[in-house]
Amino acid sequence: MARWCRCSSALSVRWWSIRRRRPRMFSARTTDYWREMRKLFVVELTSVSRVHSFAYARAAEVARLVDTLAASPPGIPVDLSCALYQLLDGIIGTVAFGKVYGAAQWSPERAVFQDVLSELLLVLGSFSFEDFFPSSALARWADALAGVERRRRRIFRQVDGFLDSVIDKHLEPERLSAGVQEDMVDALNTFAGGIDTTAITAIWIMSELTRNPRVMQKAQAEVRNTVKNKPLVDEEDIQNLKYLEMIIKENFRLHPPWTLLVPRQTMQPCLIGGYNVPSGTRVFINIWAMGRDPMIWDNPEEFYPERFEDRNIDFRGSHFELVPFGSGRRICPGIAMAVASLELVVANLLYCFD
Ligand code: HEM
Repeated sequence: MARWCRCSSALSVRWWSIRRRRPRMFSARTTDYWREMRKLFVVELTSVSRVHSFAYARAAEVARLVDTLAASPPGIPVDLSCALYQLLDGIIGTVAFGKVYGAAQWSPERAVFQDVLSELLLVLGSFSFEDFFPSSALARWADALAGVERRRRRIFRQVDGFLDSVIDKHLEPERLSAGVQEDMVDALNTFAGGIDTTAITAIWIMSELTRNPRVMQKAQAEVRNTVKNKPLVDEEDIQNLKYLEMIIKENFRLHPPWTLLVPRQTMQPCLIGGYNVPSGTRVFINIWAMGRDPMIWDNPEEFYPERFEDRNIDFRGSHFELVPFGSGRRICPGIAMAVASLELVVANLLYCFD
């Protein structure tokens, strides 16, 4: 349990769980363990060929979404947030757990897991005394009194239970003998951080487009002029959609899903902006505020993708004014996967629907 308290990254829960099941796979030292985990994850997720090899999952889920929306009766509102959440759950779930994730016999576990995930992210984003006073017994006591500790334990057990069933399903003899294509569980069982973040981003993009008709029309014109005589936009078309790329950047500026990034702790004393920061200090980076800082951005509250036309700013960690995926050694390894999914789904929604 101490591990959970010290590192509030959603993913650490999962990794802890795997470690318990496979104790000999990792070194006893936490840093070695994290380094190994990250290496595995990066190899499995970020290489261009790996992301490309999962194009089938993205294409299948986007086609399913378009069919579902097209089949809904005209004039009746649809819950796009729910549909986008399911889409991302389907994509990342298939990538992580294989095609079995979409199978009907998994529906009950998936439904429960989605609820647990939402609660997990709520807990991560909510106030905890221990975040502000990491080594204080009093803070732990206050958290216990406020019920934070109990809630964490419950979520932890539920997530653990879900992962146990995932691992068990992967160890089923029929699956092994059927020569099923290897997925990420076979290398590493961690993915949930990717579903919510990507779904929330897709939902924000569609919300911003809806409330900015000018941007919506321009984006729609771009995709419809670029892609012609095809039922759906495919991944090869995406590289020509420059305005869509700017929309995604603009959205990350205003609506980064991890508003304070993931908490980190200083390993040695350092001096930042004239302040002495002792070692062991818990550090939050408020990228939500940075994205709205008038010293950095003109009219920061306005959703204006064109601001990126003449500014060579990317979100992959080298331009510190826009770091929705973090930066440096612990930058999110899921960037390529997230961006590929976002671009494909938004382009198809713009192409297929008004
Ligand atoms: C819009 C989508 C996403 C956003 C904004 C996002 C953002 C982040 C951020 C801010 C971090 C912490 C980086 C730091 O501390 O410097 C992180 C870590 C991580 N993300 Fe993502 N992420 C997204 C999608 C994904 C996806 C799709 C996956 C995988 C399927 C993923 C897997 C991970 C993992 C494994 C880590 C932990 C890395 C480590 O601690 O070394 N993320 N993400």
